[in-house]
Amino acid sequence: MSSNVLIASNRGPVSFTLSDDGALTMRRGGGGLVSGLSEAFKDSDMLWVCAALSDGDRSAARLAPGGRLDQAGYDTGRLRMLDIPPATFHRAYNAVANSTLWFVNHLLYNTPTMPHFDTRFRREWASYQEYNGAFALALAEEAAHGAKVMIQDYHLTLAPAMLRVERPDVRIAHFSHTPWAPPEYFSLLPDDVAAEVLSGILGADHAGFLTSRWAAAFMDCCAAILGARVDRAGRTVTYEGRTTRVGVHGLGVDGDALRARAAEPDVEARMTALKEQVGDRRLIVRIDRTELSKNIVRGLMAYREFLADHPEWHGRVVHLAFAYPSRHDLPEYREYTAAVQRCAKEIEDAYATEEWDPLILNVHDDYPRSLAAYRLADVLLVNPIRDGMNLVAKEGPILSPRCALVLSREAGAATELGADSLLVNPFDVSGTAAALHEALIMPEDERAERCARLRAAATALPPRRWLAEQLAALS
Ligand SMILES: O=P(O)(O)OC[C@H]1O[C@H](O[C@H]2O[C@H](CO)[C@@H](O)[C@H](O)[C@H]2O)[C@H](O)[C@@H](O)[C@@H]1O
Ligand SMILES: O=c1ccn([C@@H]2O[C@H](COP(=O)(O)OP(=O)(O)O)[C@@H](O)[C@H]2O)c(=O)[nH]1
Repeated sequence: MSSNVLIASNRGPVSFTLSDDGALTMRRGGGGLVSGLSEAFKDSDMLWVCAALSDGDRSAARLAPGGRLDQAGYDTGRLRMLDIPPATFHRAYNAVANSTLWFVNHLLYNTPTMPHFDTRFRREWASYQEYNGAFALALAEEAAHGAKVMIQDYHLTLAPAMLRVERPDVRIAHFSHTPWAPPEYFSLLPDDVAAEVLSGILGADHAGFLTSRWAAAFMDCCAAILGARVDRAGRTVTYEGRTTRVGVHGLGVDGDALRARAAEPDVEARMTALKEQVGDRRLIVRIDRTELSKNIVRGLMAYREFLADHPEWHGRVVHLAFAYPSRHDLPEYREYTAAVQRCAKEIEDAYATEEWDPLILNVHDDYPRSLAAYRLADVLLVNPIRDGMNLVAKEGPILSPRCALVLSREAGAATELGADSLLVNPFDVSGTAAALHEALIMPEDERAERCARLRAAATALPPRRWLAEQLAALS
């Protein structure tokens, strides 16, 4: 019982790979939750509790005393990695969190065939409960009397209510980094599961969301599914005699820290290499996990349509698309990666010449190369079907002095960045192609002015202040 502030999330700030000779290599974790929380966590005395996600992580966690990686000599900050049995972890993370709750909140189901909730799902759900229980137990062990515990995301919806039972003295916040589905879609879930997810989060004192749209949908679900008393204007939900406050905290980026990282030698080296590849051509950049909701295939289709409509740009533009690996244990994600590669090949086959490569697709994880790409971007394409926030949309204008942003109206980031972006309907391929053209021909002074305003909006609530706001809400 030692920590006054604790963070809990599935993915932690680092992950490990295990080589054949048994050596462990530590690297930074990927994705927006880690980008944001790592910045808030840096140099603090908070304790971060996360899950071991891979064999490498499990080896590192087992070798560290009590899973405390910092006590095993790793430069991670105070970090406890939970060694959850692999089969339990697999069912909780892949089957329930990523194939069910992620799909529901991103409206990803192809409903004539999916989802179906059967006895197999019930086993998976039991593992999700067990996994949440393991977190609740670890947090109960680690929290000082009256501590503040910040539980993150859809992997851990049950942990707030479980922790409250174990430790009624602690203050609990839950934060959703995803969108939230409207009640008519959320109620695809079996009734008891939907109710357990909602009442699990309501075990917290404060439930945070990235935008008011997602917060409103959550409150609508609480009213419709639980019959909870909801004060929408006052943002409270009262259920079984307890009131949870609902907050909106639009996570932004620490501009100085990102600029400093992007000025490091590994990024500079990749910039030199990229410049050689691209020459003086204009650059359209996109950077995503290879994630179904990021809508990469329609983005490539839009680029293809733009090339078909605008032969005057042939030889003068390159699309650099980063689609780094994500959730490859799921067949849908492997198939999606293959679909992205097929679409890219079609573009290459149709348009590439000896002198000109119209598209460079990167399917490997190379964070420094992504930072180099931001710095060189003329246009940043961010077109998700639906996204909690999308930090890529915020990082681009911070690192490029002149990039025009083509942004999906369904990304949470559109709330803050919409006024200075070219907003698109993510399903409208032709509309996106037209926006790419508009972004390329935007006059220099206009793109610089818009980019400056985008930068200000992107840095309005940097991670430390985002976390401080929620800690204050618990006081
Ligand atoms: O941990 P993974 O399964 O590899 O997925 C990476 C993260 O994806 C999601 O990120 C979300 O959080 C961002 C920061 O708030 C937000 O900008 C973005 O819109 C979201 O998609 C997920 O919610 C995280 O838990 C994952 O770690
Ligand atoms: O190879 C890479 C390229 C980018 N990013 C970072 O991953 C985050 C993506 O966050 P976003 O909110 O856009 O989406 P998410 O992947 O979390 O859904 C951003 O901070 C990117 O800089 C990364 O971790 N690895």
